Formats: sequence, structure tokens, C-alpha cells
Amino acid sequence: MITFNGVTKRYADGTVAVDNLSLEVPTGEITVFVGPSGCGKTTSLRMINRMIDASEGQILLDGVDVKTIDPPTLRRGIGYVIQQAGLFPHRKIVDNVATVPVLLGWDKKKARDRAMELLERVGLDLKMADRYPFQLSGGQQQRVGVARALAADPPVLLMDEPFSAVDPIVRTSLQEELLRLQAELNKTIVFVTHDIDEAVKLGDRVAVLRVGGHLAQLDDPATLLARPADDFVREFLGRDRGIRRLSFVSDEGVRLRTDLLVPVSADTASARAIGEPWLAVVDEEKRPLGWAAVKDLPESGTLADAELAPYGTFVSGRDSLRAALDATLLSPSGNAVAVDGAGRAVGAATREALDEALTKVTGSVGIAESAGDAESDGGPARGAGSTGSTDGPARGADGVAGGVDG
Ligand SMILES: Nc1ncnc2c1ncn2[C@@H]1O[C@H](COP(=O)(O)OP(=O)(O)OP(=O)(O)O)[C@@H](O)[C@H]1O
Repeated sequence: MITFNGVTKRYADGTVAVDNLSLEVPTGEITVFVGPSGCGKTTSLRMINRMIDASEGQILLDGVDVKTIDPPTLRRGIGYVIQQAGLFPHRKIVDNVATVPVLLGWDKKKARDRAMELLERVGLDLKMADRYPFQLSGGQQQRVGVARALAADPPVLLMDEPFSAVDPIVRTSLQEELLRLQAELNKTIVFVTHDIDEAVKLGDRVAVLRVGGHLAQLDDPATLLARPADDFVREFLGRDRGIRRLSFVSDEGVRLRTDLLVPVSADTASARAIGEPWLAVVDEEKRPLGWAAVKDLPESGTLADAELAPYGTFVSGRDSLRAALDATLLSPSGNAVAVDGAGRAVGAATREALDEALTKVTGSVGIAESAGDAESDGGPARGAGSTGSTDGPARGADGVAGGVDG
């Protein structure tokens, strides 16, 4: 655990970059520092490994004041990743990663083996190992930066805007890689970003800082999105906060209908007899094929003769309500297909079912307000925890509605 106890940083010119900051960074979790440019994120981060010393207050690492630990010893237990990776340009990738183990006196072979293992772990082709940094893309260099920071297996990792300089697609894959690694490694991570979407995706807890180095709010992402502490935080979170909040609500509250799933071998007359405007057609293994509009079904034959419209899917019990809602928007039927982990249909979620689930999340507030700013008139949206998944399966699940096919 890292503890900030009334920490202030005043630079020589009098600038107060961090003002009386007190917070805890729990062991084994990702805590994100987020806020506008100049709010003191980097200064706060660098005071942990004493690249900058605090003017007042204390930073404790597992109860020990970092000021009492000499900087080289302190930094051996703290990995550090920065924007642009900061690799040594004249060293091969493998040697970049092996740097700290070699400094720690590991023999060369052991350090190289460890470096190769880490390169693989962060998703890099081992062919890259003998290249130099300039021969790698920006995203690949960032992966090397993460591998290098992990080389000596430090319990703490400081990451300062590590993914800011790469394009959005690479950035998303680096974020996912970090979450995957963290699920295995359980490091204590402090991650600095100015991007609120990145913050709520990666953070177990998110500290929002305002200029002057004041802590505006520290909460888990779902709570932050549901109940911003003040106007500054609300504005910083942005206008689509209500929708983004649904990424942290499990889809488990969505009522599923199995009567809308119809095998492709069914004849059109029996399909019509179900009395519904849209039916989800599935193959022999229950994999969805598409939605059939009942009014357009041929007079005779089976559903194999029907023209099928696109469909969206979400994984039942694993995805977020946002993913379920997204899946309904991907089909002209207005309904979504719920699938299991193997992609087999387990039911259909209609718009009405989504509406019911959304109403539960927002209490008495309707869908329209859930996407907007329901809190401004008082009552923060209730029930955030009731269907609740601050730590549940819906974490980071936004936009993962399944394929649009057919
Ligand atoms: N060496 C320094 N001397 C004087 N002022 C400094 C120094 N380093 C940073 N500052 C000031 O301290 C404040 C906080 O800077 P810091 O880099 O911690 O902010 P940040 O939130 O990380 O910003 P950004 O997102 O733009 O990187 C800013 O006003 C900055 O100008």
C-alpha cells in the first residue's frame, strides 16, 4: 500500500503543484490519477519513487516513509513506464528489458531468459528481441517499456501516460494487455492519464485531481460516473457519463426470452404462429444466424428460405448493460441475441427488456435521463450497486457486443 499523508510539492519558483494530498493506493490494485494538464499528476507520481521530493507531508510505502529509503534501493522495487517508452536507443530490445536484472547482478543468461519470457508475456514476437528500438513501432516500443519495468518483478509499477503517444487502436490493445497482465501479476499500479475513458477502463479506483494539485474525488469508476462529487468532476467526466456508466452494470438484470429463438429448420407457418414480429433464427448448434421479419416470410418452406437481418450479441452474465444495449442497436429488429461463452444463443433481449433493466438501474429516472445528467436535480442515480458490478463481470466491457453478421 502507498499512502500519501498531507503531501505538498512547492517548486523553487513557488508553484504549488500538489497541495496537501492525502490518499491511499491499495496493494494489488490499479489506482489512476486523472485530471487536466498541469493538475500535478506527474509530480504526484514521481514523488513516490523520489524522482521529486515532497516539500511537506509523507509518502509511505507499506508503512515506511520513502524519504528514509535511498533512491536507488527504493527504485529497485518500483517499475517505471513513461510515454514514448524511453528505451535505450543503442541497446537491443532484449538488453533493454534485461537492464535492471543485470544491474541487480543477475548473471547474463538468467537476465536474458527473463527478458525473453517478459517479451512474450507482453505480446511481442520474439523476433523483435534482437532489434533496436528504432526498428519497432510506437506500440511495440511501449510493450517493451512495460516488459522492462516488470523485469525485476517489482511489487509497484508507476505508469506515466504510457499509452498516450500511440493511435487509438494500439492504445486499446495495450490497455487490454495491461488488464490481462495485471490479472496474473496483481501489482500495485499507479497510472497517470489525462484521458477519463482510459481512467475508468483501467482503474480499480480513480483519483480525479484539479489544477493546484487538489484531490477532487477518489472512487471506483462506477461510483465516480454515478455520483460525481461536484461540478468540476461532472464536467471532467463529460456529457455521455450516463451511457458510460452502463459499462459497469452487469447485464444480469436483462430478462431473456427463449420463445423468440427458432431453429432454421422450422417451417414458416409454425414461425408465423408464434405471433411475434421478429424471430432470432439459430442453427443446429444454436448459433445465431440473423433476425427474420415475420411479415416478410415466404408462404411455405422453412426459415432457411427467409431473408435474415443483421444481429448483435452480448455474452449473458458476462457483458455489461451497455454491451446489451449496443447489441439491440445493431439490428433492425431492435432486439439483441444473448449468447453463452461459446457463442450459442441462450435467449433474446427485447428493447422492452432493456428498458426494464435500465429503469432498475436508474431508479425512478427513465432512459432519457440515464444518458444525461440526472444528478443535477438532486438524487444521484440510485441502484448503481443493486445490479451492481463495480468489481464484477462487466468491468471494461464497453463496446464488446458481439459480431454483426448475416
Ligand atoms: N520543475 C518545475 N518547476 C516549476 N514548476 C513546475 C515544475 N514541474 C512542474 N511544474 C508545474 O507544476 C504543475 C504540475 O505539473 P505536473 O507536470 O505535475 O502536471 P500534470 O498534471 O502531470 O500535467 P500534464 O498532464 O500536462 O503532464 C504545473 O503547473 C507545472 O507547470
